[in-house]
Amino acid sequence: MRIDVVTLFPDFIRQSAELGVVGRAGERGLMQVACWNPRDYATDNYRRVDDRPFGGGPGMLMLIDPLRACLAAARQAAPEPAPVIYLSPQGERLTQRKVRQLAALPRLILLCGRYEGIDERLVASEVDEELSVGDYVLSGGELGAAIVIDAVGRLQEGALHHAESATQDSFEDGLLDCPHYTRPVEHELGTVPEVLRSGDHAAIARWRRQQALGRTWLRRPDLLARISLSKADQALLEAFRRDWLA
Ligand SMILES: c1cc(-c2cnc[nH]2)ccn1
Repeated sequence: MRIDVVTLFPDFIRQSAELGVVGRAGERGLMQVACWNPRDYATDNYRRVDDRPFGGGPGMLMLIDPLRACLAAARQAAPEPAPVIYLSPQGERLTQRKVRQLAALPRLILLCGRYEGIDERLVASEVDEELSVGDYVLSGGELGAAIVIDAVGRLQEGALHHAESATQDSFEDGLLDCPHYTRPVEHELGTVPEVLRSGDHAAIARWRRQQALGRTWLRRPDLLARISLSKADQALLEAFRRDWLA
């Protein structure tokens, strides 16, 4: 997969893409991240990329032409077609389902705004979709882009040491993750649940599924409402609820 990022802060994106799983995906040729700076496409003497908003109001907006030229250069850098995704609070909320859809594409172009945003004519003409990473305002789209790069990068085939860990992550099956434990077995903070040390893999899988169902019920009932539970899941959750409410 190739991701081209239009950003005034390429170093930030490059550094975040060199870390951990995404860095490994890059080293293994599973994912390529390239940055394009609109300032390199500003044609005036001051290399301007922003200007004041018509109608007044605080802050500055990003100009059309440097972004448009920058996007054209990014597009031409590789043959594959790519959706232009603008990271913005006005966008569709990013979910693991959306991450899986994006991870299956050959290429993405991520557009990071700064200041108060981007001239709407550029958005209308060049942007295929807007994505929000949460209902809050950031200083720019770069943190959102880094989140998309990380979430999509770890789903690239071969990026993770143990393929299972991608499928067992939180949200992969619409549920929160179960709790995890490692050594020591006994600690002043508590003891590792017996079932995890039993060697009974079926019982362990059941316990983990029940914990994921129970946690989702307790912490994110909105997620639970979106999925249909099997009879076995319903029984596990009922038992969890009974224990919890006892
Ligand atoms: C994506 C982008 C943003 C954002 C971009 N510029 C200011 N905030 C906020 C949430 N998700």
